[in-house]
Amino acid sequence: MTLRLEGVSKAYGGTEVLRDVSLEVPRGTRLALVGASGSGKTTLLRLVAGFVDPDAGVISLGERRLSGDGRAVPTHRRGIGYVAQDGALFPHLSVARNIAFGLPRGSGRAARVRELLELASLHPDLADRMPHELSGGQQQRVALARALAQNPGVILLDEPFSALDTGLRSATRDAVVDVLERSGVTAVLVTHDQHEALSFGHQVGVLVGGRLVQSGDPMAVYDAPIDASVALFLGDALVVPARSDEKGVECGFGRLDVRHDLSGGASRVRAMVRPAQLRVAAATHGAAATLAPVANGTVVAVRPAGSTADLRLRVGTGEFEAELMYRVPQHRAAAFAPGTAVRVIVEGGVVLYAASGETATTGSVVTRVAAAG
Ligand SMILES: Nc1ncnc2c1ncn2[C@@H]1O[C@H](COP(=O)(O)OP(=O)(O)OP(=O)(O)O)[C@@H](O)[C@H]1O
Repeated sequence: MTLRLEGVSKAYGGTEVLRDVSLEVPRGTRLALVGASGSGKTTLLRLVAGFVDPDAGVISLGERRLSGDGRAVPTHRRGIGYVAQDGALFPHLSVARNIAFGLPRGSGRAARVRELLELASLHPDLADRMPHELSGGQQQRVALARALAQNPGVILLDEPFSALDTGLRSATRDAVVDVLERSGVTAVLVTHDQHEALSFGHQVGVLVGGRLVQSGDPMAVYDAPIDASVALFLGDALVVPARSDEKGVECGFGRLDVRHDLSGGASRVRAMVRPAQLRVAAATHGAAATLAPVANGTVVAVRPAGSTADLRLRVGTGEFEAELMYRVPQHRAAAFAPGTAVRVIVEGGVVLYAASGETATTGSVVTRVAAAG
């Protein structure tokens, strides 16, 4: 079913935790809500689940109003499935009984449990295991199967992968997305992991200080974040000082194309570049001659890190001087000793922001960069 929030606000003890949040998750689609710790993500899920009531605004599921205008449908009548961070399985019940919990007694119960095990890609032999006999990833899939058992109108997933280690985490995430896709249920995931948020579904929403500052198609939001802080939140980015005029934009990388101009027409701007847009070669390398147009730079430092090495590069001069990190495979690092002259190009144009009113960069500082190859 379609989940809708209109103008939802919530405060605790006078402190506003969510402010005027409106969003829509169309039936059968998935929304990932991402935000820093304390931005209000869990509170939003708790409002939808009915664990707490909003101070203002309306929450509805399909045609039903769940809260707003003094109404509050109790949690157990909302038709909502909730998967918590640790799965919250009943430790004293087997997998089958966890999944069947809440299903009406009767002949169809066992068949439904088998169906849900299959849906969650869990082997039927796991049905009689106890939760502590499962891996973390399996536990999360049981929790999902349990949440799906009653055909909820929407599934809420509150950082369900955060307790899993890296390998299991991505495998479980893929399995869960697959289950959600096949069951066709509307879903909302809360996460602070950018990769998870961008790969989960049809929409990503970014919460900053209780406000939904941007939402939409994940690639569109990644491509044109509304400001530098959202850009940095969704992935590695270089944000460098730049000047914009009718001829284009100039920064430490030289004159560049503009992909999205979100500067409001300012002349002093900042240009945002994703590391994957960069190509770097030592100036003496044959390939450097094919890089055009180029910016000249210098290797300032090299930091080996296992199979890769992080190069600290300086490009541009004066007001446009910028430092950036660029990651190369370890076996290529020898060509980039400190002091080496390099050529850098930026492919695909930049996103422009006004220089004032934002905090992500000052002068030549460039943050959180990790480029591949
Ligand atoms: N029951 C409560 N009483 C008082 N303050 C609360 C309560 N629940 C949450 N808060 C506050 O509301 C703010 C948002 O909390 P919330 O848990 O929604 O954030 P979050 O984005 O989910 O954070 P995290 O990623 O750390 O889980 C925090 O400042 C938190 O301290």
